[in-house]
Parts: sequence; structure tokens; C-alpha cells
Amino acid sequence: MATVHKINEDLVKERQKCTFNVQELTYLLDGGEEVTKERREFENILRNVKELQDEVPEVYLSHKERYENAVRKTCILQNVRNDFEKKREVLSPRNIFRAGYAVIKDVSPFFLHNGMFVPTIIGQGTPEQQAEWLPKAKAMAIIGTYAQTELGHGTFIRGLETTATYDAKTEEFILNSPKVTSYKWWPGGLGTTVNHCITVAQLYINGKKYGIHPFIVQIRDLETHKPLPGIKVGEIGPKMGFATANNGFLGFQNFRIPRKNMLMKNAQVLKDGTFVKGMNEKLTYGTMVMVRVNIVSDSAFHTAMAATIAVRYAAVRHQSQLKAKEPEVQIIDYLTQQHKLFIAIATSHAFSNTYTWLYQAYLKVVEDLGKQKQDHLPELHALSCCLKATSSRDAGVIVEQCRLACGGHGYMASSNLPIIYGYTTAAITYEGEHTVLLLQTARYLMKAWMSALEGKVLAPSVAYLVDWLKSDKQRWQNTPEVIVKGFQHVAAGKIKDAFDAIQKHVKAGKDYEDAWNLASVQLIKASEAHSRAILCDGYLRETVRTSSSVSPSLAKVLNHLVQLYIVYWTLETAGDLLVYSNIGKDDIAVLKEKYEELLALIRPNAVGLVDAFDISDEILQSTLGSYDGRVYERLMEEAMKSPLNKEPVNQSFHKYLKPFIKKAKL
Ligand SMILES: CCCCC/C=C\C/C=C\C/C=C\CCC(=O)SCCNC(=O)CCNC(=O)[C@H](O)C(C)(C)COP(=O)(O)OP(=O)(O)OC[C@H]1O[C@@H](n2cnc3c(N)ncnc32)[C@H](O)[C@@H]1OP(=O)(O)O
Ligand SMILES: Cc1cc2nc3c(=O)[nH]c(=O)nc-3n(C[C@H](O)[C@H](O)[C@H](O)COP(=O)(O)OP(=O)(O)OC[C@H]3O[C@@H](n4cnc5c(N)ncnc54)[C@H](O)[C@@H]3O)c2cc1C
Repeated sequence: MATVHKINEDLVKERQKCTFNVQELTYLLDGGEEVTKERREFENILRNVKELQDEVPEVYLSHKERYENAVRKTCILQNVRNDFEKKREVLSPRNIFRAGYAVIKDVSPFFLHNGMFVPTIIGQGTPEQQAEWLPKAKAMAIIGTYAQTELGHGTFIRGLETTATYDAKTEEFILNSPKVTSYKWWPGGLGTTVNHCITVAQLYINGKKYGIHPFIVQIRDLETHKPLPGIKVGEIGPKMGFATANNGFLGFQNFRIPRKNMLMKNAQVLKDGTFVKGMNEKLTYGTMVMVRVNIVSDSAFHTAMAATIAVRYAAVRHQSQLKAKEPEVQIIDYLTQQHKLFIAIATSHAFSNTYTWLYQAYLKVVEDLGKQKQDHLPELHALSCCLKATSSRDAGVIVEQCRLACGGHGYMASSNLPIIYGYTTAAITYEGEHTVLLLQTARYLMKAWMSALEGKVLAPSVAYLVDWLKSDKQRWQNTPEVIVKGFQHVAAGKIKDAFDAIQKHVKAGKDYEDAWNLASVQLIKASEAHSRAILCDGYLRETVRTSSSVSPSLAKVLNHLVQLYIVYWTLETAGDLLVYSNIGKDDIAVLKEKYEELLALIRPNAVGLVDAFDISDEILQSTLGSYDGRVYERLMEEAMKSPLNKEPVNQSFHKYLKPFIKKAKL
């Protein structure tokens, strides 16, 4: 039987101080009591699977052992999931994603199978193609990944070099990687795990290029797992994080696949080689839009994990005295510590709220596309790009801030903050590099600005541009609603400035593309400001909406958090607000005080708020952040697992140190 330890006394006191019902907030964050129950039930089953317990912490395993252990555990996880889903509902993707952490500790080699392979078959395949591959993929009789990026190109996907040349005689495509730069590079699981992949390649018919399209390709023998003839596949080696994701490379040499393997929901190649264009060629990029939306949810979760670790640790940790002769204080009582940590809690809420409405917008566009309507696609693309970019970047900054807030112990692998950081920082690059995605949104914003100048009706997310053009700047008030308007004014002002900068360069004789490049620093700043306005506006609106359906005590805390988020960003961007809105120096002084008041209001609820994220110790995997707060004991227990502590004298002493010291003495 597992030993039950006493909960740290500081944490007990913190939990007694909490003014709201933690469970109520957990249900709200999960999307309902049923979802929480389902999640807890599944996590509980996993907790009791003996084979999933690691005897040796993963950090001490070799690269190869770590991967093999991850595959072993992923297969067990999948079987447990299948059994669970046979008896009950299909688990929600978010619950699967969370539970995965309790098992893999890092990134699963099956991540891309569930994250992109299956969704691409659904999003890009015809009903016949779905009928052929989906049952096998869902049951994991075939395992796949999404192979788009190449050594030479990740961002500019129109420049991909893998070719798929149609041979009408045999009704096949011939796949080739003409140069080293054409090799696929990065896809998760591709190294040694998957036997199939979605390959994105340039389509050629009768010598004519038809752009990039997705193909479903079997790359390994299903029985022997050996690469099929014409396939060169392998793993790309160690990275900053993603240790067990098994990212790989892939090259093709005259590799033939049947015509039906081109995913043809959007564009088709008929038997005789006729190319049938789709409604919009950018629909081929559909899986990326979906994943960008999901990354907002991932960012919320990673921020919640880091906040849970750092807030609990800050409640347990005592260091220095505030006043002489008084005991050392809990570090959470330093205002600077609250400044580092409470924004982490609020940010996670901001992203969760944003994901809720963004995901609904995504579903609406998918529904519309089914009816051949694509009016809202450009707006969704612009929103998913800037919100993916901003949420992943903010999450990266916050996770690092939480690590720093844990002092030296935050640097320990056993704090789990390094792994969480490895994950969050990767998300800033993958699925569309940060700057590149901000520039995609900027492209949309420039068009929106032009439409606003022409007096056209704009999509809801940019409608503030019309208001800004029509009205004088609103009289400043330090209310959340007026501050959000202020953020919109900053965005509108920066959008106008970037637009004018482009025009200035064009008037001076530059090509539009060069003018764009010359204005691009301003363009990304405009995009960031737009993103912040969207985040604050959406978070505020969602909080107002949910507040009416929760208990008054919880509504009050949610209100403190949203205010903290808005005031924090007001103070962070005060310079911009002074330039573009009616805020005055005195308003900023008042908001500084307001911010300090909010920190004080949140302080008694800090531990309750992170408890409400309901991240189990098995998922958190942190010596610093466990529910019971046994920080020092756990640090020592984990240190004792080091192989270097298994023998009193390491052999290197006899081999190297002893002769070295002897020589030094002479
Ligand atoms: C809830 C639980 C979650 C669990 C898991 C969640 C997630 C995790 C899963 C997996 C993630 C793990 C690993 C990541 C895997 C990858 O990284 S896969 C590879 C991703 N690669 C990229 O993202 C590449 C980025 N590049 C691009 O997207 C494009 O090249 C580009 C930058 C957009 C440019 O494309 P281009 O064709 O050159 O277009 P151009 O800039 O010329 O624009 C033309 C018009 O097209 C519009 N447009 C562009 N993209 C889209 C789109 N996706 N949808 C709709 N429209 C689009 C663009 O706005 C332009 O419109 P105009 O009207 O002409 O202005
Ligand atoms: C952990 C991880 C997992 C991944 N998994 C997968 C996967 O499963 N499948 C897959 O296909 N891919 C995957 N990728 C690849 C990933 O999608 C690409 O790395 C990403 O899209 C960025 O492309 P790139 O590497 O070509 O960067 P580059 O485009 O070369 O970026 C380098 C620099 O150039 C700048 N830059 C590039 N173009 C422009 C421009 N137009 N304007 C201004 N600046 C520009 C960028 O801002 C950046 O600073 C993964 C990557 C990582 C790190």
C-alpha cells in the first residue's frame, strides 16, 4: 500500500484561506462536472497500472532506452484508453492529452498520429478515403504522422521539393526527393515508430506543376516494420526538448503509390490525369489551422502546470525576513513573487477562455465549408495565426518566469519545469513559426484597414477599426471595458502606422513586396497589439458571461483574475497606450495601485486557484509542485535515485582522479 504523507502545514493553511469552492472552478475549467469525472476516472485507472510506473527516472535512461520505454508505455496507454472507451464515452482530446503526461512524461511518439494524421484523413479525405483509412487509423492498426516540413523548407510550403508525378498508365503517383534539401525533416514519430504518413508533395501531371497536395503513404512493412524499397527513413537525433517524440527524416526514390492515395476532398486527379481544382487551394492547409487552434489550449495547460508548481512551491518555501526578529516568510508573501506568479494563473484562464470561443469559430467554419461557404475562413486563419503565435510565446515566457520564481530548485530536472519549457518553446516554432504567423495576420489586417477606409462592413474581430475611424477616442476611465477599448485603439493605431509605412515606401518607388519587408517590424507589432486586444476582449466577455452562472464567491475571484490580466497588460504596454489612447499619466498611477490591490485580493486564493486546475501529481511530475508540498523530502528522494549515488566510490576515482591528485601533490 502506498504511504500516505502528511500535507505540508503551510499548504493546509493556504487551503483553509480559500474563499471559493475549488471543485466548482475545476468543473468550469473542464467544461462541466461530467468531463471532470470522466477525466479523473481515467487518470485513476492509469495510476493503478503497475507497468506504467518507471523504476528508473527517465532522465537517467539513454536516448534509445528512453524512446523504447516511451513506445512501451504509449502502447499500454492506448490499450487502457481502448478498454475505457469500450465501456464509456469516447474521451475528449483534452483529457487524453492531459493524461498522456502521467504516462510519457515528455512527448509521445504517437503525438502526431492523434494530433495530425487522423485529423488530416478526416479533413482532407473523401468519404471513400475516410472509410478506407479512418477505422484502421483510429484503431491504430496503422500508425501515421504528418510529413510536410523538409530540410530546406518549413515555412514556405509552396517551395516544398518532394515531387508526386502522376503516371496515368499505371494510375499511380511516383514520389521522389530530388535533393538533400527535399528530405522530410521533423515529423514526430517518423524516426522509427510510424508505418504510414501524410506526405505533402508538389503534384506534377504531364510535366505541369499543380502545387502542393497531401498523399497518404505507407513507408514500412506492416509485418517486419522494415522501410519499403524506395524509402529512406530515420531519426533526426537529440533536440532541446521533445526527447521521446521520435522526430524523423524521410526520402523517396521512385516510390509508387496508387492514385487513390492522394487525399482528394479538396482537389482531385482523375484517372486520365485531369486535375480538378478545389474551391480554395488553401483548404489543403486545413489541418494546420486546426492544430493552431488547439495550441491555444495546450498553452493554457502548460501555463497551468507551471503555475501549479511555482505557486505551491512559493507557499511552502520560506526565505529571508521581511522584518528583523520575525520568522522567515513564505516567499509567496513577497509582492515581487506574486507579480511573477499570479499573472501565470490569469494567463492560463485567458487562454482557456479564448480557446473556448476560437474552437467554436473553427467548428462553424468547418460546418460552412461543408456547405461550400468560405466567408469566415480568412478571419479564422488570421485569428488562429496570431492567437497561436501569442499564446505559445506568452506560455514560453511564463513557464520560464515560473522556473526563475523557484530559484535554484527550479533548475532541477525533477521540478519538471525544464521539460515543460522544452515543450512550450517548441510550440513557438512548430505549426507555423511565430513571426511568420504574425505576418499572416498582418496581411489580413492591412486588407481590413483598407476596407475600413472604404467604409465597408468588417468581420467582428476587426470591427473596432471602423469604430476607431468614426469616433473620437473615448474619454479614458480605468474600467476593464474602457481599457479593452484602449487596447483596440493601440491596435488600430499600429495597423494604420504600418499601412502608412507601406504606402510611403511604395510612393518612394519601392515594389509592394519590398515595402512590406521594410514595414515588417511595424507589421508584427500591429499583429501583436491586435492579438492582445482580442485576448483581453474575449477573456472579459467570457468572464462576464460565465459569472452569471457560477456562485457569487467564484464570480468574484474570476473577476479579480480578469482584471489582473487586463491591468497587467496595461502597465506592460503603458507606452503604447500613452501614444495611441487617451490614457494619462495619472490613470497609470491609479492602475499601479489597482494592480497591487488585485495581487492582495488574489493572494489568499492563490493555492486554491492552482488546485482548481486539478493537475494530479502523476501528471505534474514535480518535486516542487506536488499536492502535499513535501518539497525537500521529494528533492532528496529523487536525488537518491541518481545512479551516481548507488556506490560510495565511483570507478572514475581510481581511474582518473586518484592519479591526477597524486600528480598534483608532487
Ligand atoms: C486539445 C488537445 C490538443 C492536443 C494536441 C494539439 C496539438 C498538437 C499536435 C501536433 C503539433 C505537433 C507538432 C507540429 C507539427 C508541425 O509543425 S506540421 C508543419 C507546420 N507547418 C507550418 O505551419 C508551415 C507554415 N507555413 C504556412 O502555413 C504557409 O506557408 C504560409 C506561411 C501561410 C504561406 O503560405 P502561402 O501559400 O505562401 O500563402 P500566402 O502567404 O501567399 O497567402 C496567400 C493567401 O492564402 C491565405 N492563407 C494562407 N494560409 C491559409 C490557411 N491556412 N487557411 C486559409 N487561408 C490561408 C492568406 O491569408 C492569403 O490570403 P490573401 O487573401 O491572398 O491575403
Ligand atoms: C519540435 C518540433 C516538432 C515539429 N514537428 C513537425 C511535424 O510533425 N511535421 C512537420 O511537417 N513539421 C514539423 N516541425 C517543423 C516546423 O513546422 C517548422 O520548423 C516550422 O514551421 C518553421 O519552419 P522552418 O524550420 O523552416 O523555419 P524558417 O522558416 O527557416 O525560419 C527561420 C527564421 O526565418 C524567419 N522567416 C522565414 N520566413 C519568413 C518570412 N516570410 N518573413 C519573415 N521572416 C521569415 C523566421 O521568422 C525565423 O526567424 C516541427 C518542428 C519542431 C521544432
